[in-house]
Amino acid sequence: MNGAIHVENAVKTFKGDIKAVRGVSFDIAEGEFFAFLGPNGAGKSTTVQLLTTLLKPTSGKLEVAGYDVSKDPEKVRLSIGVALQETGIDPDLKGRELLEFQARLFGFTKKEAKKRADELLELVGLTEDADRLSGKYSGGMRRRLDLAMTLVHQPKILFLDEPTTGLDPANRKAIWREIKRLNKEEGTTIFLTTQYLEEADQLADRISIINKGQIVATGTPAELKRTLGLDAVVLQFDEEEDAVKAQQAVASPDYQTERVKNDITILTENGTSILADVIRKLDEQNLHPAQLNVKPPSLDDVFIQVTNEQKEGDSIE
Ligand SMILES: Nc1ncnc2c1ncn2[C@@H]1O[C@H](COP(=O)(O)OP(=O)(O)OP(=O)(O)O)[C@@H](O)[C@H]1O
Repeated sequence: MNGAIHVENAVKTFKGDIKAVRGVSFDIAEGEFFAFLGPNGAGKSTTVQLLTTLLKPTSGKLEVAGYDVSKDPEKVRLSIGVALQETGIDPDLKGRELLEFQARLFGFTKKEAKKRADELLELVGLTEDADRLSGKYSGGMRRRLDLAMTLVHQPKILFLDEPTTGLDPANRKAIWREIKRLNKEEGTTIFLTTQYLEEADQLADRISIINKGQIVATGTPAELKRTLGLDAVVLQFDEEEDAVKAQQAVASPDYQTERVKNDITILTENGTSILADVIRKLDEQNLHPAQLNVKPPSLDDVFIQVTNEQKEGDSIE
């Protein structure tokens, strides 16, 4: 058993010819932290469900931990931990009971199950609340319990489908710390889907962006920002009239300028390299911005660019 994932031309078509996943291919190495980003309805959850054997692919080859999801679904299930968007926690059981029950399902003896439950409660910071009914837990506590449940059998690969949606910043950071630790210290391969770009930026070794069932960009967060994002040079004027004149003064075929009221934004590959020229042009017209900033691209810019502009079938690798 290994902790890698191999996907080749995966297709999932639902009844009514709904093409949720349209020929997706990617490889995830053992121990890698991989994030899958995409707007609503892009095909993230469907891909997770294919990889976790909850759905059957229409076509394509999907291997998880060295096992084919169609031929060896049982072996795949034993190799993975899955935390889906909806937690399936029974509200009438206590946190500790749920973990012990889960451990028994995986073949632990009563004594082993108790020990494992204690370890996991400690790990996710729920020791003090272990004997409360899980139905009375807060959203953040339920997510932590759900994460602990997925870890009972020490899976090599962890699938986390939007694990922090709806959590407050403190709880979100607590989950981040835990999954980061699992990845770094235990070498667990992580497949994370998220709508929070900051989450992917902070945690992932590599990101794929999916849009309309197809992967439109793949790379490390830094690579994506470097190759797809543009610097923004922002000039702010006290008077709108000056901003109008400034936009004409700095106009160039080399870059794009936009004006919103008193602010001009210049989008360019390398903001600092055009600064001297921009200031000289403004000086010649006796125009002086109140503020001038160069902003490097963010993952948000990349995301918006590839999900809005990427034509179907194009792929940036
Ligand atoms: N069981 C199903 N039957 C029919 N269509 C489905 C089914 N599940 C998903 N779809 C459709 O497949 C497409 C992809 O959905 P999916 O849930 O994979 O997107 P997602 O990227 O996870 O979105 P979100 O961020 O909103 O969770 C959508 O058009 C969705 O309506």
